[in-house]
Amino acid sequence: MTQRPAVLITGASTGIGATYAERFARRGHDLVLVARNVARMETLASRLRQETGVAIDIFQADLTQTSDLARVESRLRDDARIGILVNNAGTAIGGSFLEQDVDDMTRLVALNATVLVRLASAIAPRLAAAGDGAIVNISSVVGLIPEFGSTVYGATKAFVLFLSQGLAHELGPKGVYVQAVLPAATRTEIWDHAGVDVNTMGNVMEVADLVDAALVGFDRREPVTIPPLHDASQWDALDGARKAIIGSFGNAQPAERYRSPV
Ligand SMILES: NC(=O)C1=CN([C@@H]2O[C@H](COP(=O)(O)OP(=O)(O)OC[C@H]3O[C@@H](n4cnc5c(N)ncnc54)[C@H](OP(=O)(O)O)[C@@H]3O)[C@@H](O)[C@H]2O)C=CC1
Ligand SMILES: CC(=O)[C@H](N)C(=O)O
Repeated sequence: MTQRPAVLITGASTGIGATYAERFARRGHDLVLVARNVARMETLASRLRQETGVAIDIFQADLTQTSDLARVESRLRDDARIGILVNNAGTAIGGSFLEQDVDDMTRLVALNATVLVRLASAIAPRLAAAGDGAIVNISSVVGLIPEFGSTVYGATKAFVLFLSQGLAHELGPKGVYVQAVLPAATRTEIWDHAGVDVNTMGNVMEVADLVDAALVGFDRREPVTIPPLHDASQWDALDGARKAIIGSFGNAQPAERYRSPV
């Protein structure tokens, strides 16, 4: 039997990351769980070890700390058993742009965007050389909705979508599958961090449903998986319109409408 690759999951102590851990363990993959809260990861790991028999390493790291992040990058570079990276760790902050503290925004961008780049960069050369493996990046439909009023969070998620599409373009031909997952509101603790009582919201997806759907997209090797979007042709139309505009940018002269003031 082919040995299944180990999966490194960031933000695996709770929520979407913990559910990915459960699902990959049940599929027979060994795991490396990364987050700050060791007690939670230990509880999850001991249950999953017992129920599934897979090997699970706990890797305590605050991904906003350079030295911790560097240790995770080294693990991804050096541990040839890891063939799948789930770039899931992320958070949200409450308030409007005018209310948010710029240092909080900076930390948000670091965790939700920069960390994903660094971890993908750590594992990608090894996967490309092997001609195999996968990188799953958790974005959000908020990255498509500037009108949502969650500007910096949404910008990080738009970044993650672009990053994933770009990486799929670059790494796909080398045998590396890259998936962007765009959940909408899902019942996890992130809403507490955003200062929102999730119980007051409608249309909230349960985390198990979200991850199971995301894994259907993963198994189909979809580049972009949007579990809450029922009419897939809407995404195809949006992405198709984006692709259609590309050929219209190559002009040395500004457009006629900008050639006279006002
Ligand atoms: N829930 C939702 O409605 C949606 C969520 N998403 C995205 O899904 C991803 C997972 O979120 P979700 O499960 O909802 O959120 P949770 O708040 O439930 O979980 C976040 C996870 O990230 C970890 N984490 C947070 N900060 C750090 C840090 N500095 N270093 C390391 N790990 C950290 C947390 O662990 P610990 O505290 O132990 O470090 C936890 O395991 C995020 O990227 C989020 O943006 C996207 C769309 C919708
Ligand atoms: C806090 C949020 O906005 C949520 N995680 C989302 O991405 O929908």
